[in-house]
Amino acid sequence: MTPILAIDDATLNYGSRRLWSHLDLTVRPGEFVAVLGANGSGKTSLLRVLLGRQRLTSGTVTIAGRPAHRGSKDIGYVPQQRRIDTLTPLRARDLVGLGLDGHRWGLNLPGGGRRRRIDAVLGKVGADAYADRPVWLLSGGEQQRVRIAQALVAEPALLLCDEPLLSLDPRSQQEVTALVDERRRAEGTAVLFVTHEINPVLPYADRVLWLADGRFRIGTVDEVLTSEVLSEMYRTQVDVIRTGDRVLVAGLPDPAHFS
Ligand SMILES: Nc1ncnc2c1ncn2[C@@H]1O[C@H](COP(=O)(O)OP(=O)(O)OP(=O)(O)O)[C@@H](O)[C@H]1O
Repeated sequence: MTPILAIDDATLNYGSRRLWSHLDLTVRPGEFVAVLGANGSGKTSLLRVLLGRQRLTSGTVTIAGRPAHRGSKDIGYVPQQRRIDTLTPLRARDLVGLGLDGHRWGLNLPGGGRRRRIDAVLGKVGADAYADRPVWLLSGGEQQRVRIAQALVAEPALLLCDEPLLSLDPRSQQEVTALVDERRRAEGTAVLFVTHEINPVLPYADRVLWLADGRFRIGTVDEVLTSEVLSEMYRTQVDVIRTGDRVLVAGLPDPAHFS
């Protein structure tokens, strides 16, 4: 199967600081890749590279066979964001519409197609009940569903989610992750899912990319989430403890940010 994303021997430096180097990653349609790592390890920067907003120091990235570039129609993006608290007049359906026509209002697909597309995607993410409500009135979990709908409305082949579980309660985290999983299974959308919440993604992640101190590991959950692998990456003793279907990582230099 042709990969939707191919990262080949990629290195990213900011000045003299190396975020990661010689990164190779190929993602197939429908694959769910969790991107984990401490604060500042370069997860968002990786997404920025894929979005064409950050140049690699060396190496290449192709998306659907073409070099990464700004405004790619192949990518849906859920940026890292907290609650929408301002008194924005936007309704949920308006926010989703921005995923079709950006900030240019009023693009009409023929025959009311625009509205149908928006309604369909709102239905798919289970947000139809609050489609006409102002977004700032929605709960964190509801807002996140709407943001995902916005990222999916143009039917991208690759979905990039940056911390979509941030400040959600455990139940909403579970629901949002399941929603993304449903999409990739139904439509073959490939997913890169940046998160500090390990447990909600465990049931879904086909592979994990773990970034740490300029190093990285890619593999299945069982291959990467081991005491040996993480201890080696962080150059300190890290313990991975499995209890039932949950995993606990102890001893990380940045423990507050993983659960
Ligand atoms: N344009 C830039 N120029 C220089 N340094 C940058 C730039 N963008 C990010 N950085 C730095 O690079 C490091 C990695 O940032 P990045 O946002 O990619 O990390 P992250 O893994 O997503 O972190 P977090 O989990 O906190 O969101 C940080 O220390 C950040 O300050």
